[in-house]
Amino acid sequence: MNLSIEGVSHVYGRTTALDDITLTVESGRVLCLIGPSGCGKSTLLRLIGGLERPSAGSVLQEGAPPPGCLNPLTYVFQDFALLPWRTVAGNVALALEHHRLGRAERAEIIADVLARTKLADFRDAFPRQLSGGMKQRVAIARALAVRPAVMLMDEPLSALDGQTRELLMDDLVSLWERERFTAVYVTHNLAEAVRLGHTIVVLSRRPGRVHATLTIDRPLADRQPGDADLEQHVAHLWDLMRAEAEAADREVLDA
Ligand SMILES: Nc1ncnc2c1ncn2[C@@H]1O[C@H](COP(=O)(O)OP(=O)(O)OP(=O)(O)O)[C@@H](O)[C@H]1O
Repeated sequence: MNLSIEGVSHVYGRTTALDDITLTVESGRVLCLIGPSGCGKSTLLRLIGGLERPSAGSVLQEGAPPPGCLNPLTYVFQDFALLPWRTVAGNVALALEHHRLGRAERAEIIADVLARTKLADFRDAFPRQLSGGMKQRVAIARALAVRPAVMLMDEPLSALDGQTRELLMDDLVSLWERERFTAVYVTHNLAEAVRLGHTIVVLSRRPGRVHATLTIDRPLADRQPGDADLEQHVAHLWDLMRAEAEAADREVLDA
C-alpha cells in the first residue's frame, strides 16, 4: 500500500504548522522525515495516521494492505507507551484485543512477533523489569502484531543511549529485511536517517514545507555506521538544515 500525501497544510489557531506538503510513501520503503524543531514532523505523522484531519489537502491510502493486515496504520512512540501492569506478552496482546481472532491465532501472532523482536524469553516480564531498549522492542513487537501496511514511528530511538540506539537500528534493519514493511520515521538524528531511510525528506522551518528530498540507493543491510558515503549524506543534510535549525532554535529561545 502506498501513501499519497497531496497538498497537505495544517493550521493550529494562528500557527501554520505545515504548508502544502506533497509526497509519496512507497510500499516496502522507509521514509525518514527530518527538519528543525517545531517544523511539523509530528503533526504530519498524526495527519498520516488519521489522528487529526488536515486543514487542507489529503492523505490517501493507495492499493491493498498486506495479507493478514489488521490495522493499516500503527504507531511507535518515543516513550514506548507500554501499560506498566501488563506483561510483555500482555502489552503485545493489547493491539489484538479489538480484532476477531481465535485464541490459537492470537497466541501464534504474539509468539511470532516476540520471537522476531528477540523477546521470547521475556514474555512474562513487566515493563519496569526491562531496559529502555527492551521496552522499545516491545512497542515495535506490538506494532508489528497487527501486520500494518505502514508503521508511523515518532523518534522511536531518541530516548535511548547511543549504544542501545545502534543495537536497535541493527534490529530494525533485520526486521525490515524480513518484512519489508513500509514506514514513516521521524527523527532529529541525521545518522539514524541515513542508516534507516530509503528516502529522506527535509522539512523547512515552520511552516513546514518540503525543502529537499534525498534518496539513498544502498541496501539498508549494507549500511554501517561510519561509512564514508553515509557520512557525506549526513554532512549534506546538515548543510541543508543548519541555518534553519539555528533560526528555529533562536525562535524557541525568543519565545
Ligand atoms: N495541538 C497543538 N495545538 C497547537 N499548536 C500545536 C499543536 N501541536 C503542534 N503545535 C505547533 O505546531 C508546530 C509543529 O509542531 P510539531 O510538534 O509537529 O513539530 P515537530 O517538528 O515534530 O517538533 P519537534 O522536532 O520539536 O518535536 C509547532 O509550532 C507546535 O508548537
